[in-house]
Amino acid sequence: MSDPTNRIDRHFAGLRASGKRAFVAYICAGDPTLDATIDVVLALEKAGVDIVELGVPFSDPLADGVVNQMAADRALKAGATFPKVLEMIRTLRTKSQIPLVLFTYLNPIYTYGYERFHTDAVAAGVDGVLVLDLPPEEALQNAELKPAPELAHIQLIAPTSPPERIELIAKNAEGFVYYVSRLGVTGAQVEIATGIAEQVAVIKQSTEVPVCVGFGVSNPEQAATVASMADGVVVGSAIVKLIEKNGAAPDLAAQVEAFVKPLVAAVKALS
Ligand SMILES: O=P(O)(O)OC[C@@H](O)[C@@H](O)c1c[nH]c2ccccc12
Repeated sequence: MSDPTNRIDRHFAGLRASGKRAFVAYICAGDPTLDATIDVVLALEKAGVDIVELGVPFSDPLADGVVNQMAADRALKAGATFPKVLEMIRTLRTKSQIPLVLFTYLNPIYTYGYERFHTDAVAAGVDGVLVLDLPPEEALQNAELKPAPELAHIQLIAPTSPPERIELIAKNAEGFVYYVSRLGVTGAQVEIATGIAEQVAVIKQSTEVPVCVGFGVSNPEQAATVASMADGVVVGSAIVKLIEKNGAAPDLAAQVEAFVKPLVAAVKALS
C-alpha cells in the first residue's frame, strides 16, 4: 500500500507521474564522521539523488564487501553509535526532506530495543528500514520485528530466491523492493549481472511497489543499463570508495556531488 505521508512513497509517486527512474545512493553513516555525513547527504541531494540509504555501522556486516566493511570500521572508530546516528538524522532533517532508509543488521536494533527504535527512528525522520539479516518469515511472524507503520519495511530479493519466497516478500513489500542483482557481497563489478530484467518481471507479478536493483554498479553506463530494467538503481561501494579516498579533503561534499551527478544524469536520461 502506498502511504502519502511516507517520503519514499510520495517520491516514487512523483517519479511515476513524470516517467522517471530513481537513483538511490548508499553511504555509511558516520564515515568519516557524523558531521561529514550530513554534508555528504546534502551533496547527494544536490546531485539529484532520489533516496539515500544510510548504513548503520556495525562490527560484523556479513552482507557487505570490503569497501563497505571498511567504511563501517572507520565510522565505529570515529565514534558513531546507533543513538548518535539517529541524532545526526534529526539534525539532517532540519536541512533536508530527502527520503531516508536505514540499512542495518538486526543486532543494533535488538540492543537499542525494538519499540524504542521504532519510536525514535520515526521521530528522527527516518522513512524506511531494511534489516539486512532478518528473513521475511521472522519479520512476518514476530510483530515487534516489523518496523512501525510510519516506517516502510524494505526487503531484499536475491537471484536465488525461489518463486514462493519472491511472492511472499513482494506481497508484503513496502516502499520498494530491493533486488540484489548477484550473489555474494556488495561491491563494484566490471560486468553487470545477467537475468535482471527477468527477475524484475517475476517480482512485478506480485507487487505494485517499485523495484530497485543494486550490487556492483559503479559507473554511469552500468547505472543506466540496470535502471532501464527496473524502477531504480542503487549505487553504494563506488560512492563509499570515493569517501574513503577523500574523507579528509575539505571539499569532500563537492567531490561526492561531482562524482554522483553523471551517474544520476545517466539514469534521468532514460524515459
Ligand atoms: O555497493 P554496491 O555493490 O554498489 O551495492 C549497493 C550496496 O552497497 C547497498 O545497497 C548495501 C549496503 N549494504 C548492503 C547489504 C546488503 C545489500 C545491500 C547493501
